Amino acid sequence: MYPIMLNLKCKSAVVIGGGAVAHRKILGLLEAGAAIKVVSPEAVPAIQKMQHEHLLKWDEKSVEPSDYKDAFIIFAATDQPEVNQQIAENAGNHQLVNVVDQPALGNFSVPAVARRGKLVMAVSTGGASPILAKRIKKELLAAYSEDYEAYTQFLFRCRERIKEWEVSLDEKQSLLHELLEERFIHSRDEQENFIRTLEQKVSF
Ligand SMILES: C[C@@]1(CC(=O)O)c2cc3[nH]c(cc4nc(cc5[nH]c(cc(n2)[C@H]1CCC(=O)O)[C@@](C)(CC(=O)O)[C@@H]5CCC(=O)O)C(CC(=O)O)=C4CCC(=O)O)c(CCC(=O)O)c3CC(=O)O
Ligand SMILES: NC(=O)C1=CN([C@@H]2O[C@H](COP(=O)(O)OP(=O)(O)OC[C@H]3O[C@@H](n4cnc5c(N)ncnc54)[C@H](O)[C@@H]3O)[C@@H](O)[C@H]2O)C=CC1
Repeated sequence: MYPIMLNLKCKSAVVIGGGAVAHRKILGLLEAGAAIKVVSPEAVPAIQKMQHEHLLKWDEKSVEPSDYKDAFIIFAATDQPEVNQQIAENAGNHQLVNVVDQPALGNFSVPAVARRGKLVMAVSTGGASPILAKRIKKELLAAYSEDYEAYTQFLFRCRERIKEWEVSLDEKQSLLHELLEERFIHSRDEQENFIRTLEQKVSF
C-alpha cells in the first residue's frame, strides 16, 4: 500500500449507500472539499440533513453504472456484498474505488485520521484492526494538542517567507530547524516575535 495525501477539492466523489459507514466516509470527503453525490434508495438522517444544507447531492435510487462512470473517487458502501462487488467490477481502471466490506476488491482503503490544522496524521493497519487504528488516532490527538493548529500555520507562514528569502541554503536550513524549538509550539507570543524578526530580515 502506498500512502498519499489526495487533493479532492471540487473532485467528483460518488458514495453508494446511505448508512452509517457511508456517512463516515462522507465526513472525510466534506473536509477535503469534494463534490459529493450519494446514490442510495435510503439515507440516514445525517445524510438527509447534509442534502438539505446543499453539502451534497442525494440521488434517491438504487445504483447503476452510469451513476459513477465519471467519478474521480468511488465508495461502494452498501450493505449488499454483490452490489459492492458489481461496482468494483464496473469501475474503470483509472478510478479510485473503496469497497467497505471487501477491501481487496477496491484499490484503496481509508485510514483513521487525526488532524491538527495542517498536521494530518493518518493511521492504517492494512485491514488488521480498524479499531486499533481508531485508538492510535486518539493517542495521537492526545500527544499533539490543539496548539499544533496555530503552530503548523505559523510554520507554514515562516517557511513561505524563508523560501523566498535570498540567503544561502545553510541559513535557510538553520532557520527551518530553529522553528522546531519547543518554545514555539505553545506560545503565540514566541511565534509572533519570530515572524516580526523574520519580516525585518527578509525586507532588507
Ligand atoms: C479495510 C477498510 C476499508 C475502508 O473502509 O476503507 C475497512 C474495512 C472494514 N471495517 C470493518 C469494521 C469496522 N470499521 C471500523 C472503523 C473504521 N474503519 C476504517 C477503515 C477501514 N475499514 C479500512 C482499513 C483501515 C485499517 O486497516 O486500519 C476507519 C479507520 C476509517 C473510516 O472508515 O473512516 C474507521 C475508524 C475511523 C475513526 O473512528 O477514526 C469499526 C469501528 C467503529 O465503527 O467504531 C469497525 C467495527 C469493528 C471491526 O470489525 O473491527 C469491517 C467489517 C464489517 C463487518 O463486520 O461487516 C471491514 C471489512 C473488512 O475488514 O473486510
Ligand atoms: N469499512 C468500514 O469501515 C466498515 C464497513 N462495514 C460494512 O459496511 C456495510 C454498510 O454498513 P452500514 O452503513 O452500517 O449499513 P446500512 O445497512 O446502515 O446501510 C446500507 C445502505 O446501503 C443502501 N443500499 C442497499 N442497496 C443499495 C443499492 N442497490 N444501491 C444503492 N444503495 C443501496 C441502503 O439503502 C442503505 O442506505 C456493512 O455491510 C458492513 O459489512 C461495517 C462497519 C465498518
